[in-house]
Amino acid sequence: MSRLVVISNRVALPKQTQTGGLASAMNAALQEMGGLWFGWSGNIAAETGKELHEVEDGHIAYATIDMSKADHDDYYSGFANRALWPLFHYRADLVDYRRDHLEGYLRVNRIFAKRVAKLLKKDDVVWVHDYHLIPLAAMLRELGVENRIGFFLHTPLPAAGLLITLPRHRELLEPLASYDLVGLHTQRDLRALEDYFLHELGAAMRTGGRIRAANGRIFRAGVFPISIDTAEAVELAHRAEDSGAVGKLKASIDDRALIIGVDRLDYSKGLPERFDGFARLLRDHKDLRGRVSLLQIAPPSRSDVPEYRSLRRELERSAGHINGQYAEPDWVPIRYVNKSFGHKVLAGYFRVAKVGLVTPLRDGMNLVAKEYVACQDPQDPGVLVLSRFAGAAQELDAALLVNPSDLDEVSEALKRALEMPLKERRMRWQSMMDVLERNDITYWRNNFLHALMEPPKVKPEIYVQTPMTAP
Ligand SMILES: O=P(O)(O)OC[C@H]1O[C@H](O[C@H]2O[C@H](CO)[C@@H](O)[C@H](O)[C@H]2O)[C@H](O)[C@@H](O)[C@@H]1O
Ligand SMILES: O=c1ccn([C@@H]2O[C@H](COP(=O)(O)OP(=O)(O)O)[C@@H](O)[C@H]2O)c(=O)[nH]1
Repeated sequence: MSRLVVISNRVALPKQTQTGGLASAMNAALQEMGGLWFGWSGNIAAETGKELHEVEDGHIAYATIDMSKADHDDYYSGFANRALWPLFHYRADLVDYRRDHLEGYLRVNRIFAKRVAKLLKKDDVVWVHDYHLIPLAAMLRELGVENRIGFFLHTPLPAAGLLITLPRHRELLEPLASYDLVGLHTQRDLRALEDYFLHELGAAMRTGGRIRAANGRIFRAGVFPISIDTAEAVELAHRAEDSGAVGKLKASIDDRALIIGVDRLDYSKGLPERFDGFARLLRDHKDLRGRVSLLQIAPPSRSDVPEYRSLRRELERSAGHINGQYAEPDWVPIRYVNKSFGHKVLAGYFRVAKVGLVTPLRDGMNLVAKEYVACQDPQDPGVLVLSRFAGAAQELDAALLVNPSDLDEVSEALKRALEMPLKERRMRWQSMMDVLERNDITYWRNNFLHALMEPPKVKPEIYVQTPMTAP
């Protein structure tokens, strides 16, 4: 059997608490099957990629490299998180494109390629992840790597009209054709990719069979909605019922209802709007004051990027303002916590909460929405209030779907969730749980890898007609 080699910027090294969906998901995906996971160590050093840190844990081997401060600033905090991240989340207003950031991005990708190429064996199947590493396959091909290489984009992909606003977008996106398979979370993302390739890059699309382009570069793209280790989440939540952390939380909320939100502190997650939506609920329903609290867990993320720092200040102000307006000596409306928790504790918190409030303005998938559902007590499940603009809304359509910018809609959905009869809660929960039991992380991984290894004969293919520019 071939070895799986996963390459991503973020790696969930053993015994580290990770607060990101990619790390959670790939950790779960590799646990059962094993393989090699290559990426950034999370550490800054004098030079990027000088040393290879190798660790083994069970049947997963980890190989990571440190990054220099300058490379980290240009590649990660710069081009990846100040140009691509906002653009891919439809925030063209926040895009801060700089040529030196792009150069740094390409430089780090080249270092990744050189390091990985040396580790690869002939039959390895390579799976590259996310917007940090778009040009990696093209660079590996230049180094003579002929293995099957797949790519998965964990963020949304915006419409072509937005993609073309990025300077040198062709140079960045055309190399996607060097992958054998590109995976996206939703049909909307796939349509955006097809549209961009067909109308901006002059590619042509065919159905059925394998088609070779004149330049020999062919790739396929498909929808593979990522998921969670559903069975493990169920088990964790069940066991957490008697844990100390959950006991403390329960005692502190007494007989009040708890609404929970868990997100990295990121502007894509719609946190200011969420606080305002909750405040609208309190404004419009006096009877709920003192009877419901919002617990918002928001570990800081990407703090080197100015927008993330200003978001933090904004949320501190907003939580303070709302609490000042509505709090009583024995009740605080918003419990705002800026630290991260392990999956065990979160599973218990999700089970205690009557409502899961997941309202990103845009999100590739949002695993928290799926985790909240999986962690519910089947006899007395809570209700998920979910943004229409999270990839998860495509599958979890039995949630109460909202537009996160419509504060009245969010407030009404919260009221409805808090008052929902048991029968309706069970029906909605079961319908979502059926999805999560069918499409769990193992299904997602196998589905993608199967498609990567054995290209289906009847799926649409995109092939690029124009010659590619080397990045
Ligand atoms: O690595 P960081 O910069 O700390 O950020 C954490 C991760 O954030 C993003 O996660 C995405 O992947 C999830 C799983 O597919 C998905 O559910 C979510 O909607 C996305 O936002 C990012 O794409 C990852 O690369 C980061 O590691
Ligand atoms: O304190 C925290 C906050 C979040 N998470 C995990 O981080 C992931 C977040 O993934 P999601 O897809 O919701 O969003 P992302 O952060 O990747 O954009 C989920 O598995 C969460 O359980 C965690 O382990 N501890």
